[in-house]
Order: sequence, then C-alpha cells, then structure tokens
Amino acid sequence: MISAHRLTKTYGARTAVDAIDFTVEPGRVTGFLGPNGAGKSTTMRMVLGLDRPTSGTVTVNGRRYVDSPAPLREVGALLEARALHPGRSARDHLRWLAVSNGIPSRRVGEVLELVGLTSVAGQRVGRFSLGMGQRLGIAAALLGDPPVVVLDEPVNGLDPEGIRWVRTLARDLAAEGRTVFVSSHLMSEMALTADHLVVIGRGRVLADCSTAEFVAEHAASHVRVRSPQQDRVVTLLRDAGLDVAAHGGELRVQGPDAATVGELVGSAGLLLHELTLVRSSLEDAFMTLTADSVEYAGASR
Ligand SMILES: Nc1ncnc2c1ncn2[C@@H]1O[C@H](COP(=O)(O)OP(=O)(O)OP(=O)(O)O)[C@@H](O)[C@H]1O
Repeated sequence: MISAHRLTKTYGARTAVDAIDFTVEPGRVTGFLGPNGAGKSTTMRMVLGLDRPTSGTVTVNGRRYVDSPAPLREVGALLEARALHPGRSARDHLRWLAVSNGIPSRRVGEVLELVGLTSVAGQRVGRFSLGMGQRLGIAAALLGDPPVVVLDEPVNGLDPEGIRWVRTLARDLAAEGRTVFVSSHLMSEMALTADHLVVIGRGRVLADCSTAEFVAEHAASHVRVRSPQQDRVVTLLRDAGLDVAAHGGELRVQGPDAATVGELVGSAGLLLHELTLVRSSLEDAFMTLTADSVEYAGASR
C-alpha cells in the first residue's frame, strides 16, 4: 500500500504538489489522473524517493522507499525519460539491474518473456522503438517481483495493441494482489484500466473515488427523444416535471432514465421514433473537472 499524507513539493515559488492525501490499496489498479503539469510525475518521484517532499510524507508498505533494504523487490517503477545505456542489449541491461539488486539472473528471462521481448533481447536498446523501450522499462519494474508497481504514463507512445497489453498487465498484477499505481492524462484509457481514481489538478486532489462512482457522478447523461408528435411530447414531459429542451428535431430530457420517459410517452398513447440514453464522454467529464487547473490551455478554448 502507498500512503501520502499532506505531501507537498515546492520548486521556488511554484507549488507542484500541494498537501495531498491519498492511499493506493493493494488488489486493484489505482489510476492517477491529471492534465499536464498537474503534479503526477513529481508525486511519483517522491513515492520512489527520487525527490524529497518539501513537507508531508509518503510511505510504501509503512516505510519510506529510501529506507527499504531491497527497493526493487518492494516497488517496481516505470518512470518517464528512463536513462538507458544505448549500446547495451536489453538482456544485459536487465542482468546488470538484477545483479546490482541481488536478484537471481534467471528472473531476467522470465520478465523478458512476460513483456514479449525475448526475440529481441540481444539487440542494442539504442535501436529500440518507443514501444519496445516501454516494454523494457516494464520488464525492469517487474524484475524484483515487487508487491507494489508504479507506472508513470506507461501507454505513452504505444500503439493500440501495446496499450491493450499494458491495460491487461496492470489488471493482472492487481488481480495477483499487488498494489498498482498508474498515471495518465487520458481519462478514457484510465476508465478502462483503473478500479479506483485519484484525480489531481495544480497539485491538489480533485477526486478520489472508484471509477464507477466517477462515471456516475461526472459523466452527465440525458435521454434523447424523437417523436412525430414533438409538441405534445414536450407538454407531456414538462407537465410531469421534467426538464426538456428542443434541439431541432430532437428533445433532450435531463435527469430520468430512458424507461421513465418511454413509459410516460407510451401511456399517453404518443408515438416515439427514438429513445436513447446519451452519456457525455468521460473525457468531457475529466476536462470539465480539471478545466480550472490546466496549466497550458490552448487559445481556442
Ligand atoms: N525540477 C523542477 N523544477 C521546477 N519546476 C518543476 C520541476 N519538476 C516539475 N516542476 C513543475 O511542477 C509542476 C508539476 O509537474 P509534474 O511533471 O509533476 O506534472 P505532471 O502531472 O507529471 O505533468 P506531465 O504529464 O506533463 O508530466 C509543473 O508546473 C512543473 O513545471
């Protein structure tokens, strides 16, 4: 489990992470979401002891990462901009990591297999594509068979097959009982991967809830109705106390589910040509939630 308590990081006058509290529980994937510059990488670096908190604490399984006697066996991490020796092969890179962390070298073959790099294990990593580099980073993260896995933007630069692979891997690791903490700026991707979400903007926690709760609360919905007797339907629904707006040939009814609207219209003997529950996309919900905390917003908004 990862536990942050009033975790804060300032760089000069800029507060990158502002007294945040959150926990990342084992057995589920926790998505760490926020727009660019929200403080995700800074937070993850503090989890891993690569940055010192200005104040507050963050612990992994009850102690600071730097106090762990065998960090790679405790926490596996994929960070952005991973420094690799370009002339080294993937296998040698992992062997070097294993040896320097007291991990048996047979584990190298296992993780290469796990991430699908066995056939290119002898190639120099300097020639790896972005996706292969990400897979190698994930192999390194899993080398110590750690109970806690931290992945910073693991799907960046991956093709759809690679994205699906990371999603399945994260879910499998969580199903094995591990603590899995994955950052992303893509709401729709996280909705498919994460069981729980911690959303941050400008260094503050904006939401900390299950993905299902987030969807129910933030992805607004309405019922789209088309009828050749539109005016009568509008009157009927308004008389029933519903919020109805006409948009050209369609009606948007806020609030109720499609069944409620259908039953009202049907019991009045009116005709329906369409009755659809429309959810606004999660990406829209995320943009709305974080709108005030986007650091570099496009001028066209
Ligand atoms: N070493 C540093 N010195 C000064 N400012 C920094 C440093 N590292 C991060 N920041 C600032 O802290 C804020 C949070 O950055 P961080 O990289 O943690 O965000 P992020 O959510 O990971 O964003 P991204 O998705 O763009 O990586 C930003 O405003 C960034 O400019």
